Amino acid sequence: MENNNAPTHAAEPHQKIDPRNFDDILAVVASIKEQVGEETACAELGIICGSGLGPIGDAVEEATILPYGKIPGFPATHVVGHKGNMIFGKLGGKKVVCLQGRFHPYEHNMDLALCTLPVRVMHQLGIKIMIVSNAAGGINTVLRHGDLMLIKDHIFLPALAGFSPLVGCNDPRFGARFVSVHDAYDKQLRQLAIEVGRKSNMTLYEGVYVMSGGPQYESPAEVSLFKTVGADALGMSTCHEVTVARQCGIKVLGFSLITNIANLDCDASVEVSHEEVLDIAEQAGQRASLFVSDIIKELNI
Ligand SMILES: O=P(O)(O)O[C@@H]1C[C@H](O)[C@@H](CO)O1
Ligand code: HPA
Repeated sequence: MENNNAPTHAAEPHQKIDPRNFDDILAVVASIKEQVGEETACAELGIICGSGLGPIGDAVEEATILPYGKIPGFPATHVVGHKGNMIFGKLGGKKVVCLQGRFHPYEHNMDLALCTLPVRVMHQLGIKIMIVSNAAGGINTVLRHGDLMLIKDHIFLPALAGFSPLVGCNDPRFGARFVSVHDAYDKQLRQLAIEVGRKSNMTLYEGVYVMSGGPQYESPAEVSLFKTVGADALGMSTCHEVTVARQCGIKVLGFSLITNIANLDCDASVEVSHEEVLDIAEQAGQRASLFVSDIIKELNI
């Protein structure tokens, strides 16, 4: 999709931004360019680090860091493990913009347009490919703590109940009103990830990610429901970002880092906690981040 919308004015730091307003997005982009410089701000690859892939942000070379607090319209991130920085620089020879921290719908009253503002901003910064990651509970019994699952498709549960970032009037400059997500997770990018995984002895599962609204973890009966409908791992993010990326033509590669095993038995005393999620994410995140960096080196953008 062509991206030739030249921003006219920069938003003021505390200006109110409407994430559904295309001109407001351009004003946010102009503010970012004003702060870090036009050349630095332009990127070909966007990365959203979920819990676990934060080390990727730390590996960015020639990094320029812009805290979310300085970006008009960006709310604060409240979830531990999400630093709240937009990082510009180079990774694997590519110009990247990396989001160390995401906006979860449960933090922002299910305002999915607000939570996907960074994706629309990254699109205007020029990205063609987006890599997304999340921490997730494993449903498929082959999955173990610390495993990496390549996302091949998703079940965007909130959207099925009307909570989609695309709800509301649509400015055609964002993309089509009706968006096809049959190929949300790009097949060629998935094949590349599998090849790189083979070369680096990284066990990589391919599966379906289901997003629930959160922030409560799922009951055993809910896990059982998700298993029945074909989900392999479950979490509380990602699908809204991927949906908006597809609307504006960005190709997506997605990973779930399995931080816990979702419990199907209400008589078993298995308690999941965000501390456990962060603990496993920290243990496995470094290796997962190195693997994703290896994929980036091989990307043809
Ligand atoms: O941003 P992600 O999806 O990695 O964060 C996961 C989902 C919840 O926000 C939280 C639960 O522990 O971690
Ligand atoms: N459920 C929802 N979100 C999660 C989980 C989970 O089991 N693990 C990490 N994020």
